[in-house]
Amino acid sequence: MSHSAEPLPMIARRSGPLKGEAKVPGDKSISHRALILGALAVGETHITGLLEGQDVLDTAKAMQAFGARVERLGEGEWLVNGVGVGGFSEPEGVIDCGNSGTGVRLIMGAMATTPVTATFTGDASLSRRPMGRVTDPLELFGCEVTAREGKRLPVTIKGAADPVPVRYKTPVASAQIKSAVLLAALNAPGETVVIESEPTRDHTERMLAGFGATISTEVTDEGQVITLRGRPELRPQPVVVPRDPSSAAFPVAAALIVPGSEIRVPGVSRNPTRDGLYVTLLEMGADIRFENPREEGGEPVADLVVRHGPLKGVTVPPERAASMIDEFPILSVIACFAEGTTVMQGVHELRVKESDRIEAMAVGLVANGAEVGATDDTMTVHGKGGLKGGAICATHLDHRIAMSFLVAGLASEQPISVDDGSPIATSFPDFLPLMKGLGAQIG
Ligand SMILES: O=C(O)C1=C[C@@H](OP(=O)(O)O)[C@@H](O)[C@H](O)C1
Ligand SMILES: C=C(OP(=O)(O)O)C(=O)O
Repeated sequence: MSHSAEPLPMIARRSGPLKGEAKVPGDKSISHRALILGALAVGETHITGLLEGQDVLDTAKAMQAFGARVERLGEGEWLVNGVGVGGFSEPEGVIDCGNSGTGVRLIMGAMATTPVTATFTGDASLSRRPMGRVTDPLELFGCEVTAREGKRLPVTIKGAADPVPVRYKTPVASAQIKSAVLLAALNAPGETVVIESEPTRDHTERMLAGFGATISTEVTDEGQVITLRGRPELRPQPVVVPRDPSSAAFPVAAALIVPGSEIRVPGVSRNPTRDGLYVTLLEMGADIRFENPREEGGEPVADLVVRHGPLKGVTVPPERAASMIDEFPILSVIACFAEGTTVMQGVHELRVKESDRIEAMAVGLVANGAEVGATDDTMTVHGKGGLKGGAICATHLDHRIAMSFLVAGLASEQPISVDDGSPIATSFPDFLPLMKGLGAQIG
């Protein structure tokens, strides 16, 4: 649903030690994929631990519009009755993906090789984001695309009646581009190949293999070469969604910067393609233990035990960017509470997320007394072991910007406010009660 509610201002104040268990929600990337692959499988896919954030609910609604039966059985427990590869029917209305880049881009891929026509819209933030990165490779399969100027939403796609397979090298490191191409390839004959020079999150490949598709990944001089054989019959699999490492980052950061804190975050995905923040935090000297490592639903998970302690600035190399792309806003906050300079390299993609995240964080942190530098592709924070606070920050319809500044306010001298915390519901609907449960002064 597009965002139309009134802005919801929120404030966070310096808090005492945070203690307890933080059960963060299910992984957003895996939740979208479970609904989409469930809709493309023949029969019933049972999902547990699904994130019930607005982004994912919008994808569930879209799958219904394309003809799948999607049913909520209980908290995080969903059943999808799929129509099979190539079985999507033409939706009656416009597909509104709200705030979700993943939702809109993956669904465009999933329908582009089926002979139906669909129009996609989103909220003001999503309507600013580039769609050509996905519609360009989808056109190679034979679909027809019309878009607003600059290849923005609304976008209408007339799916290819006679699709052809594709060989495509992604121009930027993006799991959304890779996944859109792979989902389109499902209903193209023969083999489609996607090449990515930097590896990105691999949930689509893992889940496709789990649903019975023939898919392989080879590491070559060109990068990762992913090959998918088209027209499989996807077989429903139970999907157990692990807790989201990108959402876990917020209580983890809060525990690292609020003196005296010690929290436990159970069952968090430790997929290596998502682990960059945790690698970086260990380099900064963070006290994080990974307990009970195990496999759940085909993904490695562990329980995180996090304690407050001194942190030092580090340089995050560009080749790590993709594995922590959504965590740079909260890392820039943690970096303010470290001693020394943190340099984040290769982060240009942050400029085309729900907001320009380099600009949004730099402006808000400087207003709260931090020393921050930015170029097109880097962000630098000169950490002073603390933050003054006292300012109101603009969130620009961006959940991660809202949560980052609120976490900063828990450890700064003066409170920090955000102009609108409502976007938090897209990925972490229980953020406020969860943080309050740990002892955070937030509301
Ligand atoms: O594939 C996914 O689920 C996602 C991929 C990333 O986007 P890009 O593919 O644009 O890097 C990430 O920022 C987004 O939150 C989720
Ligand atoms: C970038 C994000 O999501 P999306 O691209 O799906 O809107 C995010 O969740 O940080």
